[in-house]
Amino acid sequence: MQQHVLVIENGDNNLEIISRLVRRAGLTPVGATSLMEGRARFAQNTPETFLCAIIAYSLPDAPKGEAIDFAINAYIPTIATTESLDTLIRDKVLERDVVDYIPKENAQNYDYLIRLIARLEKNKSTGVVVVSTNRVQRTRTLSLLERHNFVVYECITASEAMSALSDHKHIRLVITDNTLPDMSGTVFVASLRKAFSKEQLAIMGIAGGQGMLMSAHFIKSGANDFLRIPYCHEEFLCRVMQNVEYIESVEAIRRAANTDYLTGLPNRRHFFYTVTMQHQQLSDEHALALIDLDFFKSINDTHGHDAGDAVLKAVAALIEFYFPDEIISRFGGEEFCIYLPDTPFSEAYERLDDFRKVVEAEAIELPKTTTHITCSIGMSGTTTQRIDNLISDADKQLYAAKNSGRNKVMFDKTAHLAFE
Ligand SMILES: Nc1nc2c(ncn2[C@@H]2O[C@H](COP(=O)(O)OP(=O)(O)OP(=O)(O)O)[C@@H](O)[C@H]2O)c(=O)[nH]1
Repeated sequence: MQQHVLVIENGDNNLEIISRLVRRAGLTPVGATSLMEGRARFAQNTPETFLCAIIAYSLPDAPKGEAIDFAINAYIPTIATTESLDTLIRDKVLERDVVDYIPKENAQNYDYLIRLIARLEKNKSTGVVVVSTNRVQRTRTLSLLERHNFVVYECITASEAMSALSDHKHIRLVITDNTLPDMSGTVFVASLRKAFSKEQLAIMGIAGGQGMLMSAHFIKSGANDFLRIPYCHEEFLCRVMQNVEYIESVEAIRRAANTDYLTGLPNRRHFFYTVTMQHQQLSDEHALALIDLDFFKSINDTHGHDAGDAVLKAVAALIEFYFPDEIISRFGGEEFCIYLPDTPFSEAYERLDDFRKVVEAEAIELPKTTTHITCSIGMSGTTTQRIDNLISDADKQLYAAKNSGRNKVMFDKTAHLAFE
């Protein structure tokens, strides 16, 4: 796990500020205030533990970016810092293969620095597709992305890009030129939008020439963003970061809206969405189970609410383990639901009864002790194709299981005689 950041800054004050930001990003700074000290600190650590380096352009013993060269030659992704936005120094910095450079001018620049270092770790699992027939342009774009640790896919045609997208689920951004051999960039964008919404996949159009309409054309075809070639290094990286962060924020919101906060299982809302989207036509051979923990209130009363939470998490983990291919959910409180598609009722019954025995046998670890719990299960199945009927039928059976002694699986015997 890479988690060190080599920080070589001009003076103790700057070093302290940058080190604090690095710690806020959850990483460990290895600090120095001169190139000589930086070399020594670097030599004391394993090179692979460095996620990146943040290096001042000008240091007392390295006035012209020599410390930046040192870090780049040691194969560490390097972010350069400068005292101010000076175009001459900027050009000197960008002649080198730096990840980015930050003028230490205002708080927003420091905020950008934190986002940038957090991204360097996340980018290792974020895919970006670059589609262009222009080799020089494509290579330049890929090199900038690689410096940011993105996993990059180089494509010349739209169809190559389509297959990269279907093979690699971690792709979050497509950067496409307008002139492609098999279709125009804007037609490609429009066809991508049939498969991926703007919230699932970001698309940036790029095009050269003087035509002012190309950006509008790309955006009307479904692109999230557009950049004119030749683009400036910094603008390109800021836009890439913004587009990828947008997709990730939507994913995070969607995950939070669909997940039960305590157990991490899908919630009731997501359960209905998944069942109805994936199984618009429910099959004849299917089953649904409502699982309710027995006398759960007494766990809370005896061991406290945290212990109750621990029991819910333990049972949720068992459900995930024993029903990895089924649609599972925490319905609320101490009630869980499992939908078993394409499963004969007798097989579903056996699996659920085995699960009931697993729960009964499980010693659940609490902070100061272990405890045991049982569950009651109501099942429904083949008699109906409607999810709301399946749930109300299972609920009646669950009620019956609770009223006839608990710790059992019940189903409507008149409806499932063959299996009885
Ligand atoms: N710790 C904890 N308790 C919860 C949570 N959600 C619901 N509960 C508690 O679960 C308990 C459910 O109690 P009851 O409905 O009486 O059910 P029970 O004690 O399991 O009894 P039976 O279902 O009849 O076997 C209530 O005390 C709720 O406060 C939660 O997220 N965490």
